[in-house]
Amino acid sequence: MTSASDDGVQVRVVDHPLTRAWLSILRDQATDNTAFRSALARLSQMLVYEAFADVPVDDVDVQTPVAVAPGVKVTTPPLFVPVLRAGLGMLESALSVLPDSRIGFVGVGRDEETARPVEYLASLPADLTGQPVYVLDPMLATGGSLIHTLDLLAERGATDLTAVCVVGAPEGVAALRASTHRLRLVIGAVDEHLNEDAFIVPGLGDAGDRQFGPR
Ligand SMILES: O=P(O)(O)OC[C@H]1O[C@H](OP(=O)(O)OP(=O)(O)O)[C@H](O)[C@@H]1O
Ligand SMILES: O=c1cc[nH]c(=O)[nH]1
Ligand SMILES: [Mg+2]
Repeated sequence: MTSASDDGVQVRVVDHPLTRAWLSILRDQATDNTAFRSALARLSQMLVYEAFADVPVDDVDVQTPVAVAPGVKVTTPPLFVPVLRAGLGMLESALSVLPDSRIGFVGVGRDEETARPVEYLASLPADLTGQPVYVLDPMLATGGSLIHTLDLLAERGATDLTAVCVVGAPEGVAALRASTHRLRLVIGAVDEHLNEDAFIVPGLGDAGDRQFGPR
């Protein structure tokens, strides 16, 4: 399902039996750290693949052992930006789909009292003019961390923005729509709501802790 709207946020929920099956493993509280990382990697590969469904390509001729075949290559390799920590678990999958990409890093952790993002790392190219950017973060809860990341990217001139997430809350999608950013959001599921601790319900818990342990 894809929804475009005047606010400039285009949401694509990737709903496929295999994405639902991997997401079910992520949601299961019995899934341990190792199995969680593995399932996140496999689901991320599918989501990233979908995120590139409309990527611009150039025509190229390819010499096969038999004849010349028409082929394509991606016009501008992307910059992937995993949002630490949890987004790190999506990076290898993204690179497996597009190995000649660039990588930037943003580190934000939510303040446990306020749920507001606290930045501890921004390692990004200074000029992102003309550079397609794909932000990787499994969770979109209040939207604060993603909007903070989009702010950093926009300050550097990025306008071609895509976020790839695993699970979101309607509140996070609404916050994106209320922001000034124009972007595509490719996501595995949009759940019911946030609870009083700003966790996604039913969600999958803390995606960072479930990969790496408590911070
Ligand atoms: O939409 P929001 O309300 O901002 O919440 C989403 C953020 O929360 C999680 O990170 P967290 O702060 O838990 O850091 P971690 O990845 O280091 O665990 C998640 O990976 C997002 O970055
Ligand atoms: O449900 C949530 C909300 C924020 N961050 C997470 O990892 N999970
Ligand atoms: Mg976390």
